[in-house]
Amino acid sequence: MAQRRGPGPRGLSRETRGAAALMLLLPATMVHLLLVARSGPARLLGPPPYLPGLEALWSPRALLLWLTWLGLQAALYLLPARKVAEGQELKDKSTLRYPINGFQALVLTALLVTLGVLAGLPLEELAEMLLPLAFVATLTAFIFSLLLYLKALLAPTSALAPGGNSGNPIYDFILGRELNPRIGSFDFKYFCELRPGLIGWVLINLALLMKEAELRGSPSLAMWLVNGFQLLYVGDALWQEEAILTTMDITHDGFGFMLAFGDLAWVPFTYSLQAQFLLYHPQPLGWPMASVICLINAVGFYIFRGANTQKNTFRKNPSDPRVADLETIPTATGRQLLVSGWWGMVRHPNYLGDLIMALAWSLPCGTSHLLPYFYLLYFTALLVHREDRDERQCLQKYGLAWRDYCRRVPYRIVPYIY
Ligand SMILES: NC(=O)C1=CN([C@@H]2O[C@H](COP(=O)(O)OP(=O)(O)OC[C@H]3O[C@@H](n4cnc5c(N)ncnc54)[C@H](OP(=O)(O)O)[C@@H]3O)[C@@H](O)[C@H]2O)C=CC1
Ligand SMILES: CC(C)CCC[C@@H](C)[C@H]1CC=C2C3=C(CC[C@@]21C)[C@@]1(C)CC[C@H](O)C(C)(C)[C@@H]1CC3
Repeated sequence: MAQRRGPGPRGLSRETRGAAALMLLLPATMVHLLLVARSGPARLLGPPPYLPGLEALWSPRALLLWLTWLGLQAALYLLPARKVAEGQELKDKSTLRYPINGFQALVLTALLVTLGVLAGLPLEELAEMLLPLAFVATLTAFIFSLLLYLKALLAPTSALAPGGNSGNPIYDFILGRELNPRIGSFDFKYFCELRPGLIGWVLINLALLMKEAELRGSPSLAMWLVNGFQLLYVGDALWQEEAILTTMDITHDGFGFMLAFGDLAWVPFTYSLQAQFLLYHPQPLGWPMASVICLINAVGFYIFRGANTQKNTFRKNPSDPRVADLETIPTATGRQLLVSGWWGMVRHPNYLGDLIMALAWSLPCGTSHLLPYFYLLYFTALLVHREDRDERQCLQKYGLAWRDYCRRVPYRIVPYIY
């Protein structure tokens, strides 16, 4: 997501035009990927096999299903939580409280889906409904962000995201004005970031696995691996739910179209691309290669989880025995920066682990097509942009101490390469 800037002296700034173009380009890319994944040649860079008319995109059944799904996840969010966590301190020195019951929502959803399937619910039919479902999810994200924009017009300045009041309505609509839009204790950004999209992603994967079993008698090893790896990723995100409270999305970014579309449509319908590809393009995969891929995923997960846990533990309590021995750099803000352990290897070790996992999710799809590697390519671009944005913020926050950190840990994501 781009850095916020105000309008230029003559109408829309370059950034605004870029952001507005993204608003059209991203849903178009998602539809392209959905169409191409089920086409014979599956060419990422080729034209789509056909241009879908409104009758292929719009389905009242898909709308009903999608609204039921959102309603179910909202109801699970409102259930009593095992813990209520406090977020970071806000501009007005207050803190917000967040229910920690995401993993519980995943387990309850799994239970409900299992009961449904045992009672005859044709879950595999979802595989045929991805296009209209993605369309209604995009429509919902658009309407929802419009409502959020209007709501934010009434919010006090202290409730706005840094830069959420650029004065340019298009920019603010896309990147979001309010930092933590809520009704009562229901936090929309926190809810959307972890529930309907992430859990929806594993549900779509499961539906594709069941559809493959229906078509070919049993799911392929490649499909099992993709399902298993991505379930681990989502399960981990929900198990470690509290850690999201210190990510940029929650502490810094407004909740506008970009994040609403990303959370509700982009994640479930494009992150499931490998499973979609495998359904229509079965790939042979033997156990030796599968074991190597599992090892790559395990290494990625180990780095990703190790780095994220080390930073979260340190930020919560620097004298925690698990991190107390690590070398640090003091900063003028009173906070310290880790300069040994994972954060002494590269400046964004968690991104490195995430990227290694992204590779492991594509490898089961073989090397005959570029399409299943879309996630890896997109994700590399996203993380390089994110890392650049984060480093600018850290330089502003920590000044000389950040420069010292960059000198002592010269590589950003990949040791000795980048
Ligand atoms: N699957 C997906 O689509 C996506 C996944 N992700 C993943 O989400 C996770 C969170 O990412 P993100 O929010 O971008 O950023 P990080 O979790 O990496 O947080 C960055 C912040 O960490 C703190 N920090 C940086 N360096 C140090 C250090 N040396 N010592 C201590 N603290 C430090 C700084 O904040 P401060 O000092 O204020 O604490 C900095 O702003 C990552 O694992 C990423 O891979 C992200 C985007 C998309
Ligand atoms: C539509 C745009 C091109 C991009 C939108 C970006 C969003 C899809 C991502 C921004 C940050 C995200 C995070 C996760 C999912 C993707 C989005 C929403 C995350 C929840 C995935 C699981 C991880 O364990 C995490 C660390 C909790 C992630 C947090 C950031």
